Amino acid sequence: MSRQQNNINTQNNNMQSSIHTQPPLFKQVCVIGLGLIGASLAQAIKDNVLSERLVAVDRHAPSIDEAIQQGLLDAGSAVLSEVVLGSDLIVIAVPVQAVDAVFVDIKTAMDNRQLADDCIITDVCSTKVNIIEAAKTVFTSLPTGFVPAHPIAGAENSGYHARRATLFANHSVIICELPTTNPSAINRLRQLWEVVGATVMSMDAEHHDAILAHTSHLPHLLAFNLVEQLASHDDNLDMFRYAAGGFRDFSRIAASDPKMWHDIFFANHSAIVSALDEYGVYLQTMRQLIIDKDSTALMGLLGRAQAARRHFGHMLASTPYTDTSAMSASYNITPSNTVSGTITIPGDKSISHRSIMLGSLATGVTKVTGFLEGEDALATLQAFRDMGVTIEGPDNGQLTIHGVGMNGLKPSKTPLYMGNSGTSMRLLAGILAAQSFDSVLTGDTSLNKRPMERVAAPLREMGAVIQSTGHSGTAPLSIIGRDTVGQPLQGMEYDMPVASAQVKSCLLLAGLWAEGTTTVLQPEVSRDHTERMLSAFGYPVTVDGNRVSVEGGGTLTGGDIAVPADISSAAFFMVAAAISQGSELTLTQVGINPTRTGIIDILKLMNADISLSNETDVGGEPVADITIRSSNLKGIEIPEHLVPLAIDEFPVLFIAASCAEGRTVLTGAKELRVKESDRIAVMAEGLQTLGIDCTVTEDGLIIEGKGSNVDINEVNNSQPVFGGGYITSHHDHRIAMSFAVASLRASKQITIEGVETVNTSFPGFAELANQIGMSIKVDNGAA
Ligand SMILES: O=C(O)C1=C[C@@H](OP(=O)(O)O)[C@@H](O)[C@H](O)C1
Ligand SMILES: C=C(OP(=O)(O)O)C(=O)O
Repeated sequence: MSRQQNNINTQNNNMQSSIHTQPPLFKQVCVIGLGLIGASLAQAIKDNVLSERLVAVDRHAPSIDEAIQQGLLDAGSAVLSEVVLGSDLIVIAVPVQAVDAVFVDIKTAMDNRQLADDCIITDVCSTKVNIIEAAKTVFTSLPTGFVPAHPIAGAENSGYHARRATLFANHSVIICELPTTNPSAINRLRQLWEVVGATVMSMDAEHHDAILAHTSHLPHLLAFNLVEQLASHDDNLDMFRYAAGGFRDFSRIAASDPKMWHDIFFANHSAIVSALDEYGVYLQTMRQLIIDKDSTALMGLLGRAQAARRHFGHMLASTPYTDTSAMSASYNITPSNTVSGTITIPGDKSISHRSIMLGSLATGVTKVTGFLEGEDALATLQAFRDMGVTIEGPDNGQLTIHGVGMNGLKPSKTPLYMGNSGTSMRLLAGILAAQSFDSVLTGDTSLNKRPMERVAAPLREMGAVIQSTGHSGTAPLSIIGRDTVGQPLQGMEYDMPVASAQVKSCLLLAGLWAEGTTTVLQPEVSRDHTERMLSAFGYPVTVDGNRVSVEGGGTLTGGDIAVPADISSAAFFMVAAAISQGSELTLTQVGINPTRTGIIDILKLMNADISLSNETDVGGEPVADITIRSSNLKGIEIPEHLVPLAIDEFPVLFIAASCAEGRTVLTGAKELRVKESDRIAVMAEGLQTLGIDCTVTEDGLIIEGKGSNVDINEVNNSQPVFGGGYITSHHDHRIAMSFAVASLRASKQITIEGVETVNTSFPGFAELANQIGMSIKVDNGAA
């Protein structure tokens, strides 16, 4: 053992402690096993200066030698007792079935005093129950520093050379908190994992093993099995030679370490066998569907699986339905002067949401065209799929919804994830409050901060049992089903404190199942798509000025819905044409429902040149082509009754106001503070960055316009009103798009950060903007 003797204390640790003001978390960390996980953790500890000394134990002497030579380790050995003393953290990173022997070595090397003396013993194994059992057998009583853990990270490459300090970044580490463990040991270990980039969560050992059996052990087993199956064919060479990408993807993990997986399969045998049995049942079902040529059922199964795969990915990441690699996307915009052309804007978001909801609850089939394939509407779509509704598409804006009737929804197996979408969450709260089953509604970080008591409180008055379980009247929403409550909702008359179409729609939708009449009184008119679509589906709605009522107990009949272009999305291009020199833009077949046309009214009051043509009615909603040309805008006091009719358009109206001559004053718009961001504060911040003088008030904004009264179309008179700069959108889609429009009157480049949420309402915005003459470069910020 002379080599190991030599290895002890042979290397000075080149610590970079000068860059850290805090002392390292540990005095000495001892990593047992320099495989991929052990070596990666050692490297991460070294790189992050988390320990004064780092030692390791591994039977493979060359790895120890190399690690010492490379300065990773201060010492190492094949014999644990030669290096472990003095460690305040021992990390066991050996195959599961070797852990017992390591426990014995630790017990032999360290006396009880050393073990009790602040030493944390942890592991990185993929099974937990057997590790805890092994520890109980070896140590008479479990050491207080024993913290079983499992970093859910790995790669098919194994061994010391495959190590990466970043292996754990953005991965989860599960810690099993035992009643015997000292809380400070848990905290210190948690800190270590967080510093190396992991997210730590607690779980009990049995639950951990059952979950991992399904999510990790079963897939590995299947991958090994499929490769074995193909390899045993006589024509296996051809099989592998012509193997398609699917085989490559599926079998990737079969390149993992066989010894490790052998141990795991035995260590977690009962959970794995039950996961495998369940898998067998599903496999048989699919086999039978193919034998029976049951196309509908097979499509249903494949569609559900495809959607669930996407959904769970986002749900786990708690992000909107954007590609998560694009989470730090930005726009780099070069100023341009003019826009022109004839374009089609994507479908209306509000109507798209409602088409899914009412189509699902109707009897018969509903065919939708022009559906907005933006993340918000897709969140609604996914929620109804989760509740058992078969929805084909979206395919180029087309959907076929196989309605399940008023009482046909089924409980979702998981919380319903609403992403970034307030409309989805609030309207669904009304529908779910009336269902027989319990539900949970959750959303992304932004949505989980928005007020939900505005719907929960009136729903409670109708007899709903609903709780906003977030910090302050916010989501997640927990809803108890009527089967448990024992009686249906009761109709009521509700005097709404805010003019919110979401609150109104939530209550009217709940009212469809309530006993008696549900009446909502709105302080101002708000968008009436719910009322219109209910009528189109044959459900009587009584509208008397600002009073809207439904009787419970009716039914909906499916039909065709043509979703018009979204006037809220069109607004960006309307302002773009209005503020820029020599512009003329036509936006085709935009919805001009009078409860949405506040943007047209306000721009006209500001002297904009807007005309409508080809006015028709599509499925109960009026539409028209909108043409807008550049004009000299002037500042105005925005009439308060127009606020709910242009509620989503104010961010871009603030851009118009900045280009107008004179002051624009907005009041009565407190609601803007509780959208995807505080749109008053965030817009003011951005405007000030770009050199606009504006004053934030409690319920609005005062903007000093920088336009002049000289014809905008005269050369030299289309002066820039904005400077350039760096804008943060606070991940609010409408803020991002509004500042993009500002580039038409900017003197320098504008960079807008956090634009990935544009996909919630306006997929393809940048491409369309570039098509009409703007110059937006999208940086997806993918790592
Ligand atoms: O009902 C709807 O589809 C919507 C209503 C509005 O919200 P409020 O009801 O909160 O005003 C609007 O801001 C939102 O984008 C869509
Ligand atoms: C406020 C908006 O949507 P929601 O409330 O559905 O998130 C919006 O699209 O501007």
